[in-house]
Amino acid sequence: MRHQDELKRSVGEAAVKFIEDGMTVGLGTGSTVRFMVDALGERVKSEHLSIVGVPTSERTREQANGLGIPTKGVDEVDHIDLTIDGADEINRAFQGIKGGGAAHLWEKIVAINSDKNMWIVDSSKMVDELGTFPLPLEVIPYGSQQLLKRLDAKGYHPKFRMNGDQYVTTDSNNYVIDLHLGEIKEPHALALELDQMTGIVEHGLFLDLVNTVIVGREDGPQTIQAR
Ligand SMILES: O=C(CO)[C@H](O)[C@H](O)COP(=O)(O)O
Repeated sequence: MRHQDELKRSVGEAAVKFIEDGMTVGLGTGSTVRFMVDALGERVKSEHLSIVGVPTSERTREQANGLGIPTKGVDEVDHIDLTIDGADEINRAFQGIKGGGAAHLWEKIVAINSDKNMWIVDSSKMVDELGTFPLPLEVIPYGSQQLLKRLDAKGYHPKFRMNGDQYVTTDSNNYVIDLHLGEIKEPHALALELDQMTGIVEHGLFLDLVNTVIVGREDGPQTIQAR
């Protein structure tokens, strides 16, 4: 296993220790979360844990169900105790960029409906300033070429996310535009601006949402209380 994958596995295994019998747990998306869901599947099997998972993507739902973890949609539960998700970048104020896996719309819906949010990352995701990682936008296909032009005019260096010559589509059948910003000096101001642009369903800035971050480091997982 690659070294970075070892770190991802270590934080995935550390995170499932926070899950208690009877909980409703939001299950994020991505390669780090994959390790967490594997470890959760082990616990469900060996400890007969009674939990319900709320997946943030079809990929995660399929993995969880394959491991015997029961799942429900976000509208089928009355609350979510804890959501465990990955992130693409986290700055010193614990603001994050998500959406590298094109799942940030469902991830944000699950996150804002959760009592607590935990992010699990390898140490490469911890940054001084957000923006080196391209900022994902989930956009409605109708009018998206015009939206791209408007974003370009603002100097945001937008690019459709492609898979060969096909547009990448989300679980809600939308497109993804990535903004190549280089740096994001004022995340809240940018979030507000993007929230107000017609055609953008959701952006990947996750601000003031996370409570706990587990960082995979050489000497073991480090758990940080963000707020
Ligand atoms: O936001 C996400 C998916 O939309 C992921 O959580 C994020 O991209 C991190 O993924 P990985 O653990 O594979 O690095």
